Amino acid sequence: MGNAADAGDAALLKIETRGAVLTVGLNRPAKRNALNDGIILALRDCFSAIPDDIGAVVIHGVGDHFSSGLDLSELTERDATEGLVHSQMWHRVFDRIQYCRVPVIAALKGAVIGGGLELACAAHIRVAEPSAYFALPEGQRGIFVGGGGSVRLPRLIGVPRMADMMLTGRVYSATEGAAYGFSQYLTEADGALPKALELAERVAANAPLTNFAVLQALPMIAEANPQTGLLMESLMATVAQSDKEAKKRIRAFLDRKTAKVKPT
Ligand SMILES: COc1cc(/C=C/C(=O)SCCNC(=O)CCNC(=O)[C@H](O)C(C)(C)COP(=O)(O)OP(=O)(O)OC[C@H]2O[C@@H](n3cnc4c(N)ncnc43)[C@H](O)[C@@H]2OP(=O)(O)O)ccc1O
Repeated sequence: MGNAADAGDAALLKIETRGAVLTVGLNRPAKRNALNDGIILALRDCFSAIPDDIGAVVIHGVGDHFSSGLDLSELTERDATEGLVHSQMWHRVFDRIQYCRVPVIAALKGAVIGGGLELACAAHIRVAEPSAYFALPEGQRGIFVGGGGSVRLPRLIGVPRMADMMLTGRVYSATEGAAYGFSQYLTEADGALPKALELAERVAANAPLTNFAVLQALPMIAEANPQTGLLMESLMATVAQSDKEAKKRIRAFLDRKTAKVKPT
């Protein structure tokens, strides 16, 4: 990969602000949004500088696909040492997405393949439309996942299904992706981006401390032993409910100034 100090190619992302929501479009449609060094470094730059007034991010693909994965043309000359550096750079960039200050929602359509699937795994919510399909063709290419997929994806779909994807390279449909716990939402045709934006507006309106707790504490609590997890939960709950934002929101409900919980 280019030097880690290199700047990413900003043109490879289409970044827009819609109120409190930042939309980040992978912008190499002619190459089906294949992830080259320029786009990975641009993602790093983008997720290193989320403006303070942004409350959620939607990541999507410009054109008909989310991403066709690693740009294979960059792999042909790479030796093992370069491969290790490259994979660890991807890990750092995808970690930056997973540990982002605000929720990240992936809107998925068309190809969600290899490294593109690994990128989607780093988001907190995945919304897919019927055109989306998921595959890990690394086996067919003689390689192994290198963008954190072997850590994140089995936690979503389980090791046996992950092993099936990696060994067979079979294409999983959008319906399967939702049924197996990869995507939390399955929309109608062309519905992924609108639904992702709707969800982003909704989560951006949460108290910042609630989102912080869900993004930073929940994954650790869920993986901790039960005693540690319960202690962490109590501490997080105490901090959140002591915050003036929580007091304000609870008062608003008790004074009937805010909406009731109702089915959508
Ligand atoms: C970081 O460390 C790592 C990372 C990884 C990650 C590994 C992977 O991601 S493996 C998966 C690699 N991806 C693929 O094998 C998919 C290949 N693409 C396709 O199968 C198809 O292009 C398609 C996505 C199904 C779309 O088909 P279609 O709409 O018909 O478009 P095409 O005509 O095929 O393509 C148009 C154009 O785009 C080029 N292109 C598409 N995908 C890629 C790609 N992944 N890399 C490079 N280029 C791509 C295609 O060649 C065409 O180019 P033209 O110049 O001919 O127009 C592993 C290990 C690590 O350490």
